[in-house]
Amino acid sequence: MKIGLIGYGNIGRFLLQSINHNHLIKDGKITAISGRNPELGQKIADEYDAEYIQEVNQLIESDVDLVIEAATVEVVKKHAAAILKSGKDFLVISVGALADQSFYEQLHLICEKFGTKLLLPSGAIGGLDILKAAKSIGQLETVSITTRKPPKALPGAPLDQETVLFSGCAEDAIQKFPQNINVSIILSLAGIGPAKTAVTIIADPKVDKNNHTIEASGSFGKLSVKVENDPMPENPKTSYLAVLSVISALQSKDALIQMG
Ligand SMILES: NC(=O)C1=CN([C@@H]2O[C@H](COP(=O)(O)OP(=O)(O)OC[C@H]3O[C@@H](n4cnc5c(N)ncnc54)[C@H](OP(=O)(O)O)[C@@H]3O)[C@@H](O)[C@H]2O)C=CC1
Ligand SMILES: O=C([O-])CC(=O)C(=O)O
Repeated sequence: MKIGLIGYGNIGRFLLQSINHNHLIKDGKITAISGRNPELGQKIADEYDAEYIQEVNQLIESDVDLVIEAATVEVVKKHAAAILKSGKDFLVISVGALADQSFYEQLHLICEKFGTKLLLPSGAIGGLDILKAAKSIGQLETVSITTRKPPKALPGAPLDQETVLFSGCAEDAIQKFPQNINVSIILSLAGIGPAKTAVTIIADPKVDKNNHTIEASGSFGKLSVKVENDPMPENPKTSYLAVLSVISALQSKDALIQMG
């Protein structure tokens, strides 16, 4: 399987190391990388025996079978439709891009028409299997996520005191914190949607992990799950589990939510 990668920041580089140097994906190799810094892109491409392709449009025209996005919500919004129409599967880590229901449905239709898959790994959280089962024929009534991170992992957080930075729905949370609360959108997609999923974001100088607590209730009973994530060494905003969930999705070429 030839893989194209958009973004060679923290997650992108970890994937290059895991896939191209440590061979963690059977028969998989990142053969092309795309990003907006050509000098760095060429250096990283050389290091990992890949081709540097500056424009995503050219990556789409290349012979890769699967494209991984490890960049931003905006990159997904801009390129997802073209990637899926080109016959390539697309694995998205900035799942916040799918908060817009009409965009999500549009991609679903493209996947059906072109026989492609949109792979959405569970990212820095878990428990999505329970939500999916709970709503299959039963009633899933409430779903919430409380995210508690060190101030340095959240923009605009005071460094010295616990502060609630956001309280509202996932739809609004991802607009305000596009780099920090993608987890609320994968949770919404598995559960009751971004307008009904409640989100609280707390900056807490007393914690050194990225904590996510998910609670849900419905005809199945109640769910409570807390994950205390170690951050990635080079980007405290991002939990290590997020990149592990990408590796896991690639290993099974599957994901908890899969369209097409
Ligand atoms: N689903 C989940 O649970 C999680 C999702 N995430 C999301 O994953 C994404 C990647 O995270 P991470 O690797 O830690 O972030 P980094 O900031 O370390 O890396 C992001 C990379 O994307 C690049 N980039 C930005 N804009 C563009 C563009 N227009 N075209 C191409 N490349 C671009 C950046 O390059 P440049 O240097 O040029 O800016 C950078 O190399 C983020 O959106 C993050 O919010 C993170 C954690 C959990
Ligand atoms: O890595 C995390 O803990 C969560 C995160 O940044 C996101 O969902 O965008």
